[in-house]
Amino acid sequence: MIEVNNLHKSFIDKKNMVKALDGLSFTAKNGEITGILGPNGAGKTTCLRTLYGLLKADEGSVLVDGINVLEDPLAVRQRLGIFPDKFGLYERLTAYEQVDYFASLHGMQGAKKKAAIVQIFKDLEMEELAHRKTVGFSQGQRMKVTLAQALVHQPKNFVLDEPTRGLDVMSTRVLRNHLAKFKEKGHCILFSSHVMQEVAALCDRVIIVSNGKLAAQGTPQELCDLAGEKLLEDAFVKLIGSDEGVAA
Ligand SMILES: Nc1ncnc2c1ncn2[C@@H]1O[C@H](COP(=O)(O)OP(=O)(O)OP(=O)(O)O)[C@@H](O)[C@H]1O
Repeated sequence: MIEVNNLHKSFIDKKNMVKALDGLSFTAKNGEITGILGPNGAGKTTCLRTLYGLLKADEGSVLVDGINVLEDPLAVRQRLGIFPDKFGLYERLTAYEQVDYFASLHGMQGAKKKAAIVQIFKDLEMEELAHRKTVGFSQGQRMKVTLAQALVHQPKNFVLDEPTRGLDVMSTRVLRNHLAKFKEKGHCILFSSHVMQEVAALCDRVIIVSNGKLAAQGTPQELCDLAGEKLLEDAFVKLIGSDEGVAA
């Protein structure tokens, strides 16, 4: 479970202050897929980076399975699988070596580590990629390696920043299927997107963020009811107050 409490974060950009997060609070529960939806610049990535411990909030806290990210960042990382907004691969390594490296960073070793790597390659149906260097991999193959490195340590929580960006239909389906399986196991999934259809298709709960604040939250049906709209897309636009920066 991931709990975000009253997060504030500002940046100084060319002497101007940009308020990226302005008191954002929400909870992403176990056994559910929670989507953070918001227009460009709403604060989604800043929120996720604060959650991984990459950024320090000016105010507020993030708890992962009850552990405060500032108090015990290593314990939080053990519990988090991270699929970042920009993923780079070490192209001189094979896919196996890349995943092995991340497993080692999480403190895995020996036979246990090897078994976990073999299992994740099997789960993601990517065994044939294992011993190829990742240079020249397609976007979908790169996505699979990134998923494998995020999940090899079997975290209970999985956080993804705009995961389907740049993926074709097949790769998007692979990713969605994997998220559904992860959810069935009772894990917590939190992902950000500004693609409404993706959020509508995947999420049990939706957190709508606008200007660094919570604009609304609920199931897709609850959000429609709240906005008095039949279509989720119309509800989103109404709740955000604009359709700027939101993709259909
Ligand atoms: N390192 C930084 N320095 C200055 N401003 C920043 C920095 N990171 C984020 N911001 C600003 O904070 C605000 C929120 O940005 P953020 O990337 O969190 O939004 P987002 O919802 O993820 O947007 P997008 O959908 O476009 O990725 C924006 O105004 C952005 O320009």
